[in-house]
Amino acid sequence: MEDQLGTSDNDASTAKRFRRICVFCGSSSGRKDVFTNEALSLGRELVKREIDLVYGGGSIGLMGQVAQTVDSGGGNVVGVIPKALLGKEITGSTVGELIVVGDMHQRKAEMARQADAFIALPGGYGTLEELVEVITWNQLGIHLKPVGLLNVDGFYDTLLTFFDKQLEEEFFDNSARNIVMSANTSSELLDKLEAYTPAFVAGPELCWETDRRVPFGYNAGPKAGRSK
Ligand SMILES: C/C(=C\CNc1ncnc2c1ncn2[C@@H]1O[C@H](COP(=O)(O)O)[C@@H](O)[C@H]1O)CO
Repeated sequence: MEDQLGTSDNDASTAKRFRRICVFCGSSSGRKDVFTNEALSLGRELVKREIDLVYGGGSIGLMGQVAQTVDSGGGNVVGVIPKALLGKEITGSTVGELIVVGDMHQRKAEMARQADAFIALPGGYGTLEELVEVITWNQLGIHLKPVGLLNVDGFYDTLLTFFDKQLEEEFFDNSARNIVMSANTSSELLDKLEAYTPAFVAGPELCWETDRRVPFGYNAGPKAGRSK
């Protein structure tokens, strides 16, 4: 069953929780081999669990490594890239299906629509921007999908500490802090994401694509809303 935005209804009663996961990660590979190793490991884990990949469409950095691993393992890969970045983020051939969109916002909206959950590997400003945007979309009730940080070699320790500081200083509550999960390994993180239950009660929420007030994502009832 699909909701009004075409998002699959992956509720907890289905055998497989996630059909497709969106991975945000660096267009560079970073300084340490461990970043690449964990990108490859995530790709293998997605293949093992028969979860498809949606990502930014680039062939470079950790982005390219995750995509190539999923593709070579027989998984389905969808890349979403703005036309203006084709020359910058794709060198040589790409894998899977490539959707070319008009701008960055369309890219993020399309990736979010296609995915049942989000994972951020290490990366730069772009990765951080994409990550925080999907967290805030969940907070606003635009989607109900879990967000996970793959905390490779403590890469996200300081960001997680900052999120805790924001909670402590009461800029958001526990339900908002709990949107973001983290783990040191792909396997552990996927297990946590699969166990995630959004804290929702009745009440309308936002939709940024239309004037509808219905969030998209699994477990999304027509009157779902965030609890306090
Ligand atoms: C909405 C607009 C800009 C917001 N910035 C970005 N939005 C989406 N994706 C972005 C943005 N900036 C960079 N990226 C992509 O992130 C990927 C990883 O980048 P990193 O810096 O190496 O972590 C890469 O694909 C970037 O294209 C403008 O309207």
